[in-house]
Amino acid sequence: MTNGDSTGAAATIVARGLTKSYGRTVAVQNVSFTVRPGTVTGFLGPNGAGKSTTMRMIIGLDRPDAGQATINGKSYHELRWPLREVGAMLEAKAFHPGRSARAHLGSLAASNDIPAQRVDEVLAMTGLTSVASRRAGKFSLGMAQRLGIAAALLGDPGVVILDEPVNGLDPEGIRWMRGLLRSLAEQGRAVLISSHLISEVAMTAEELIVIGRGQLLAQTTVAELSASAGSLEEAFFQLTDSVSEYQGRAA
Ligand SMILES: Nc1ncnc2c1ncn2[C@@H]1O[C@H](COP(=O)(O)OP(=O)(O)OP(=O)(O)O)[C@@H](O)[C@H]1O
Repeated sequence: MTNGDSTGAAATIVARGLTKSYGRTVAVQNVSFTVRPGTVTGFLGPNGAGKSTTMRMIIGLDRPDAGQATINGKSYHELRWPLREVGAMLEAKAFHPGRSARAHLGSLAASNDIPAQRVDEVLAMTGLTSVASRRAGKFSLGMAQRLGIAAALLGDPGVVILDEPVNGLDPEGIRWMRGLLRSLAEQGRAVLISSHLISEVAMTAEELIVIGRGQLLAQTTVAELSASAGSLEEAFFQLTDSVSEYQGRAA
């Protein structure tokens, strides 16, 4: 990390009592956790557990009904240059389809006072240099995913939040993503990645936050969780069994 605001204080995400309902659906209920710098933290839960809603509240896309989320001690809306403190990818295809990858990143850089040369750096980091002039709307899901990551890293942020980052990637892409996540943490960043697959998260994360039906079930480590049952998968199922949205019925 080279720039400004996040280098002095350790970059962290802190959620305190986050709560959000949509109509009668309680999506997130009184969820508190901390994501520390220098770690990859896996945010795990079955479908519909509230992972995306929590992430949206952290980056100011949804307003909590109660509670608060802060990034480096401030709410998202208080950050002077948000992209330079927190990079997020919540939806892979969050760009104008008619624009090239370079133009998309260039306009994000310009509006966040980020030097234009950083665009080429993130294009190279994400392996998109050779397709940078192509219209992003023609990108495959894997390429769109890489463009989303490039945008998230544009401001060299101390905090990185990625919703289902390996979704849609081929095996080579998955391996690349694992390496990238590890190197981001090694550089001292706080990295939060969501998934509903414990096996995937265990490949990169050491810390785990587990939620189900909107409630925090555990903040633990991969090592602790796997020690609590015969296998990591078994431990995860035991934690989430009572809160899975779709439970198979025994015949
Ligand atoms: N905009 C919305 N309007 C109404 N209900 C919503 C909205 N967003 C989420 N929900 C509901 O809130 C609950 C939590 O959804 P959320 O998308 O946060 O879960 P998730 O853990 O990210 O799930 P998945 O792994 O399936 O993406 C679900 O019951 C969902 O249907």
